[in-house]
Amino acid sequence: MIIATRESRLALWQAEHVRTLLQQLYPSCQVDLLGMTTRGDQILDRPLAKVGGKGLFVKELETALLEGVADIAVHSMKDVPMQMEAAFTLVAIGPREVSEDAFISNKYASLDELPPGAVVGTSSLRRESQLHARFPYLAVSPLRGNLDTRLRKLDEGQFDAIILAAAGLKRLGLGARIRAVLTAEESLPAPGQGALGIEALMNRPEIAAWMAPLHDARTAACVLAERAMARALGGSCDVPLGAYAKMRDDVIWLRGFVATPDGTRMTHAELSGAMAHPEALGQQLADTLRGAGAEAILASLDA
Ligand SMILES: NCc1[nH]cc(CCC(=O)O)c1CC(=O)O
Repeated sequence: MIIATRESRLALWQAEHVRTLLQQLYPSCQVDLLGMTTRGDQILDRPLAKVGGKGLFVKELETALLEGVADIAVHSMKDVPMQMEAAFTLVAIGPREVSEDAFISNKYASLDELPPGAVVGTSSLRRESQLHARFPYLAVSPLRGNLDTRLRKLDEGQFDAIILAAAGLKRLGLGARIRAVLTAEESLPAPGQGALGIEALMNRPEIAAWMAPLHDARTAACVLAERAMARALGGSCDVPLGAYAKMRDDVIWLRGFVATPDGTRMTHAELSGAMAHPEALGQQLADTLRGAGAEAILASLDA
């Protein structure tokens, strides 16, 4: 069994994690990692939304699957395009421990403490729009690169604070850098944030069977609902949107928003629905958002 992975420290941690789980499940099976660089890792001087979006982080890994040099690819679900090509499928979505964004700063303990004109680093339109909406007096400045690069740029003094996913920091043992975990009200996460996904070829059903023990049905229902909402709104990372679902009993509670990058227009909505039909719920929330103002926001983004 060969696992294709990107070579960032976080991607390698995640692939190693899956390897460890597989080795525990199937002790007689040899599991190896195949590290690869993607275009998303190489192009670091522009926001992702400007260079082709999330697909940039998965394409090379998918090619490895097609060519048979790897059997599965491990991804952060957040990096997987909403619309996957027909040859590929997600065979497992793992449990997510933390889905929230985190506030990181060497000078301030929370977003509320930042003074007017303070510079917050992020290249995510989702984070940018939410920051502008709540804190119109802050400046938002682009920040790309892997987690270590982003933290280094903060430490060099290029920013007063940065926003990162709490999950990535915790996985790399960098949880101590988190000054505050942002609630869903403060920063609604990206679809799939905090969850790992395992991708394989559709025409290798045996892989799905082997990966079944790594699948967490409750997390998967949440992530599928979040992704269905974003897909129905045509969003990947070129649209400022967030989607976050939680399970209570066997009911999915799904929240979403769509905004303009400057945060001056923002539409929020929330719905609940059966765990058995996550994608219908995501679609329904997208329709609700469109009716409540997102349609006009999306039209203004296209212009
Ligand atoms: N956008 C890149 C990316 N993809 C996944 C994570 C973090 C881990 C996760 O969400 O599972 C990050 C870093 C970040 O947004 O701070």
